[in-house]
Amino acid sequence: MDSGTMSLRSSLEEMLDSLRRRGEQPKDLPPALPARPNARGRLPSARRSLPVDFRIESKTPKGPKKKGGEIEDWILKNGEGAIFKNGIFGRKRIRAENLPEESPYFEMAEGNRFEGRDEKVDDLESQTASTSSAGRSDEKMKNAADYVLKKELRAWCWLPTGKWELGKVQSISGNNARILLSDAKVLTVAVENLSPANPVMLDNVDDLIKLSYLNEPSVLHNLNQRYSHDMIYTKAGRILIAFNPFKDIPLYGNDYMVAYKQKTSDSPHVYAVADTAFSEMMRDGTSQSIVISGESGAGKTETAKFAMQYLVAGCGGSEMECEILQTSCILEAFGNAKTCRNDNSSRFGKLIELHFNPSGRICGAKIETCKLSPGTN
Ligand SMILES: Nc1ncnc2c1ncn2[C@@H]1O[C@H](COP(=O)(O)OP(=O)(O)OP(=O)(O)O)[C@@H](O)[C@H]1O
Repeated sequence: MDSGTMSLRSSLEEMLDSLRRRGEQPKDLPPALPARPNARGRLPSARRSLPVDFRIESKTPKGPKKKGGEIEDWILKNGEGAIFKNGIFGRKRIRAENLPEESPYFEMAEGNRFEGRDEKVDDLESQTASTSSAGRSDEKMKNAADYVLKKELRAWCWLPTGKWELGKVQSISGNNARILLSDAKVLTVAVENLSPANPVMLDNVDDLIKLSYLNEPSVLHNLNQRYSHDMIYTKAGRILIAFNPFKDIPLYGNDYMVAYKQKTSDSPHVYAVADTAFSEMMRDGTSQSIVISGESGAGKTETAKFAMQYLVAGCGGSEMECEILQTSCILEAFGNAKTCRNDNSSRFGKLIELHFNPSGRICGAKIETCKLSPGTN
């Protein structure tokens, strides 16, 4: 999560933009998704610059008037000028050549795209010369500051203690932001140590792709919240994230299997993964794979057993199907050992094949084992 200044600045920029756009939508709609380079279809049509300075006294950028690339460099170095002319509610913005890769999109003014460097600089200079436009910018900057304060923008702060802490943005000045933490402390942190936080309405979402901001603290926060409520399964698109609860949780058994079979439950669950694999096998007539991975003690063996239970139960639970389930006891008796991470650690890898006939009944199984590579925990 070591991000450069520009990268985090860009994230905050997205946060501000998202909140700004949320303010324009009906209140019960979720906030707009941030720009994601790989999902062009979901990109907003325009992005807004980050207000790195909310000072509103000055009317024009201080410093020498320069030409061409020098001006752009000067503006990028001196946030004041850039903000003053290109604040989040301004019409035209500078295209920064060194914007981070995660934000390959440059700003489009309404009906006016900045295609060339000279055009941009000219535009900036003409704006600088205009006192009336400066007055408007003054007002816009004040609105921007008011907006951030009024909306109580939430952000994750990377603290020197090595922890992420959730806080509300009080103000942003230059490269620093004042953040109000939950314990009422106010911290001044560098903007590069901030990551945008998701709105409260996205707490506990069962699929990580529903999060507006998929940064590390947001993902960890969501998983932690779910885990603390015994919701050990979370989706990340088609991937299922499973946490080991280290206790019995009433999430398994016949009633749950029936619910997933009849599709009356769509909560993330290993049964749902097994059900999807079975349904797609029957629909397409092709083999399906479920890959279960994780560190030692993560719960892979148990998860594999739950998946097999589901598949076997769906076939009626004949004698052969029960025998397949019981193989794991024999394998564990010979191949498991107590380690510092897991009292019942499988000291071998497993490839389990279940064979189904065209009517969806289990007609055979094959289990291959392999040695763990040296040094495996
Ligand atoms: N879903 C679960 N519900 C309750 N307990 C669980 C669950 N998953 C795992 N556990 C507990 O955690 C222990 C370790 O899980 P498991 O043996 O499946 O881990 P593993 O990832 O296969 O580890 P290794 O790679 O060392 O074999 C289990 O013996 C069980 O006590």
